[in-house]
Amino acid sequence: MDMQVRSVRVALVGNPNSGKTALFNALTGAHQKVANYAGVTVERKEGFIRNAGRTLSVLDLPGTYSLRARSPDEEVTRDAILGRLAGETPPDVIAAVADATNLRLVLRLILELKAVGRPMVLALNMYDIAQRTGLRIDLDRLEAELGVPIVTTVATRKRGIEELVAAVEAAAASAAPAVAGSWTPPDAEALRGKAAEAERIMKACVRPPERPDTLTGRVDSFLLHPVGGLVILSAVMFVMFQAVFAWATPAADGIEGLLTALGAMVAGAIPDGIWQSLIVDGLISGVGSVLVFLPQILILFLFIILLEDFGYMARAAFLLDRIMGVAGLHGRAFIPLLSSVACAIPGVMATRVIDNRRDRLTTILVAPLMTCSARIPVYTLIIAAFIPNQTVWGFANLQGLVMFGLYVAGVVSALSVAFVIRKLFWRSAVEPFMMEMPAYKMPDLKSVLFNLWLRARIFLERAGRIILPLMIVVWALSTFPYPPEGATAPAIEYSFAGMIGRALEPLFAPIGFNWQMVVALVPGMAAREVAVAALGTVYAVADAESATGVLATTLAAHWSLATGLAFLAWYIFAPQCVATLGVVRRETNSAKWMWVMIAYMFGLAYLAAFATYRVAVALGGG
Ligand SMILES: Nc1nc2c(ncn2[C@@H]2O[C@H](COP(=O)(O)OP(=O)(O)OP(=O)(O)O)[C@@H](O)[C@H]2O)c(=O)[nH]1
Ligand SMILES: [Mg+2]
Repeated sequence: MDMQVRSVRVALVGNPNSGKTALFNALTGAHQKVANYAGVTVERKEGFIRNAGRTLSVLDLPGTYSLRARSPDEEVTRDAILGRLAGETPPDVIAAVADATNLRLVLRLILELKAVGRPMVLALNMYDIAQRTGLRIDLDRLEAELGVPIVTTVATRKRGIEELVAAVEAAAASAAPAVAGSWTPPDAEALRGKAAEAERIMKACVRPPERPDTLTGRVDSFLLHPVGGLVILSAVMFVMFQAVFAWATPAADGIEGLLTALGAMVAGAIPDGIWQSLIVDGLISGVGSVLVFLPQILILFLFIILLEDFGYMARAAFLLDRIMGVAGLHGRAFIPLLSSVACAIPGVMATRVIDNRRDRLTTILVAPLMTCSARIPVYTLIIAAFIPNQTVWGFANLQGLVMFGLYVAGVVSALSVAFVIRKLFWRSAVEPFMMEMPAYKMPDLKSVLFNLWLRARIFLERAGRIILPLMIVVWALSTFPYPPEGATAPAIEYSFAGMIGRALEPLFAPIGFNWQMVVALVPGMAAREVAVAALGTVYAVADAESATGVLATTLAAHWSLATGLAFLAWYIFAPQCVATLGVVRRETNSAKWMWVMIAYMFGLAYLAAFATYRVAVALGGG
């Protein structure tokens, strides 16, 4: 038997926003999410490094200020360090990660970590910023005071990575095998002692820059101004949604043209019949009607990624804290709600940073009301069909304005539902906002582009994995059975889809939905944008003309304005995403809250669509 070399396990531990995940990515080549605010990582993630024939396992962990964990994400970190997670031993080496420009709080954490008794190394990260600002750290003295080897790193530039690996290997070699120690959480007394010790080390080893960097402070005096700050925030949002429409249109038109040409080509190449119908009506019309929204999604994410990296999002959280507090939301609910703008799944996961169980549950229940990116195809389609592309007030594009309004509607409904939950079910004091403001950082072009590419990949993968197979099903249901001899109505009305649509139609007639929409809503439970694809397929099967046309034009011809607006209202609320429901169930450990969410969201969706439809009809939009 050859010698089995046990792989070394190292855990990255440090304050939030100190660059642990950036280091993890640099070490392992992974692409975990990195952003310039606290609370990005909420799960443990493992990656591997091959180094001289050995494997090093690296754990990325949520940031924490103390091992006396309070919120679920901090518990993950504590349990990982202590080896309490099921089937895991403690890490062989703890790599403490410190933001070199912000050492005060991390020194106390390092003293706490030392008490755990594992071998340690310290990565002084963001060393580039420390040097640029003229911060002076006496590395030898710090090493001696802490009794821990120090490596300086710049995670985003991959500097100091090899040195860090070498230091970890050396620490592991000198260590006894991991045993679960008898760690007890430090009491307040012990923590005060450690804080005083940290303060002493800080004074002894760190000299602040002679000319401190005042840029962040100066910029903040504008961006965090109680009135001016909110004006700037609104302006940023306004520009963002204008851009989503203005910049995306040429690209979206291009994709649209390509797909139309492709459809015509395939229709010419394959003889009329079932295969032509499957490919042209089912796949190109169905999946294609979602693909055209890729440019919109990428532009929105470009804004979000830039704002996150720059460090603006934590400021937005600060500005909106008062409003969120009035709604009864915890200050730390901002980041989960912000994450939900991409997708409610990471949003629900991000609630782990909230320590109070009820505050966390409230945030989970309202997170899916935020406008996720899967709603973009639905919203954009209906806007393109029913809202004229015109300029209002001399400078604003009306379509962009309506999109902005839909996002605001998502935020307002999330705040309102949170308010009602707090008022009706659990009253308690609202926790004040507590998040360190990150220093502003210039976004790195390469990582911005890479993150954008990741977004595009997620979108395309969903189209391939979820939408494509579902469209084959929708196409089959809309095609079979064939109409009987001598039938007069369009063939699709005799199909299974026609039957399902007709059966459910009475339920949806009061809110102005026709049977084609009902047919689209059923597979649309899987994910919101599936409904758009399903509409594409259903209308393409029903009518050869629209198979090669633009879906928005088809809808404008078949639906009334009132119906279009009711559909938008429905989508602000409807919980049409099984994956989100699954995550809610997992994160709340109960099916109960998932059902509560399904019931209240469908209820609101129906009410909102009903009211919208009736008002629009009364105003002449029927
Ligand atoms: N200039 C500079 N920026 C860095 C460095 N390391 C990380 N960053 C940036 O710092 C921010 C935070 O990095 P993350 O890796 O997300 O921090 P984290 O410690 O994982 O944060 P949490 O998951 O919230 O605990 C990001 O904007 C990174 O791009 C560095 O060495 N130099
Ligand atoms: Mg992280």
